Amino acid sequence: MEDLLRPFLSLRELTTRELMIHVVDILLVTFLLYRLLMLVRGTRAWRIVLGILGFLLVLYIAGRTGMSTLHYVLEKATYVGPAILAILFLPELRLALEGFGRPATLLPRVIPNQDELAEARTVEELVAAVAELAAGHIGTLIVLEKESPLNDIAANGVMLQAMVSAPLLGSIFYEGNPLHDGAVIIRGDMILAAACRLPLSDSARLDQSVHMRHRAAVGVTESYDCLVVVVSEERGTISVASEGRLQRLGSAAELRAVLNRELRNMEDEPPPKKDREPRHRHRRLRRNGVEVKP
Ligand SMILES: Nc1ncnc2c1ncn2[C@@H]1O[C@H](COP(=O)(O)OP(=O)(O)OP(=O)(O)O)[C@@H](O)[C@H]1O
Repeated sequence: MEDLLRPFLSLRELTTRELMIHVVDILLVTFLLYRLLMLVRGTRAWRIVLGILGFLLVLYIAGRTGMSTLHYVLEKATYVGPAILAILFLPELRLALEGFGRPATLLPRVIPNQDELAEARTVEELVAAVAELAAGHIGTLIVLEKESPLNDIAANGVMLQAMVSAPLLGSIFYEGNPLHDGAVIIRGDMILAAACRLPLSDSARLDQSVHMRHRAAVGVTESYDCLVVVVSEERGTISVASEGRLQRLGSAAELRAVLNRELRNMEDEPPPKKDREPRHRHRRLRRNGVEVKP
């Protein structure tokens, strides 16, 4: 018991200044770990983190139980570990370093800066485009990049690097456009690429009536941290996919709320009642856990 309490008892011997330094030290490490976890949450990197924890656990058990061969091999593997991790986490490391280069992104927002104004404009352009595409029953698939870069997916389509705008999105998905087949990838306020092929979901939770476009929307969110907006060609409905789940929205106003929440961490006013679908309908569609028919 005394052993357990010793570190705490030794705190009494510290001066106020030393104590403050320890507190700041702990807060900074906590903050860095939090940022790191937020960065990898919902991405493939999350699985790598779990893999590392599993590896460390086996290494520890091998050491404690005297399994010397296993312990020797695992210990040698730890020497090359940092290099392997740097390669595996390259995209996430780049994002983290970019974040540190822009300290404003780490602090709470008070006054909207240029980035926030651009985000707000992008949301409005997206909402306007999707509303129009849905009204015209034009099949649409828009992937909005979040924490994990979608370079490999963008690479299988046609690179555009154009500012997001409602007319441009409308013309991409217009049936006569050679780029209308496939998905558009959006990074920040740029349309990175169009006509991209997405991985299809084979989730058993999806209803049989969920077709390829919506399966592709769900599929990409199973492997990457992103948000997908889909318009059904057949029904003209708007849905969003996130973290392997599909949710049908009642209106473009609901889409605005979702985009503001997911991309800008902003809670919108709930849409006016007339814009919402009757509750019983949502309940029916959401049976068996979210999987809403698109
Ligand atoms: N893996 C994929 N990646 C990207 N886009 C895809 C993928 N699979 C299908 N699509 C897009 O979906 C279109 C066809 O989808 P689908 O067969 O579901 O049509 P639909 O029945 O009209 O669907 P919906 O009514 O849901 O729009 C394709 O033309 C293509 O643009």
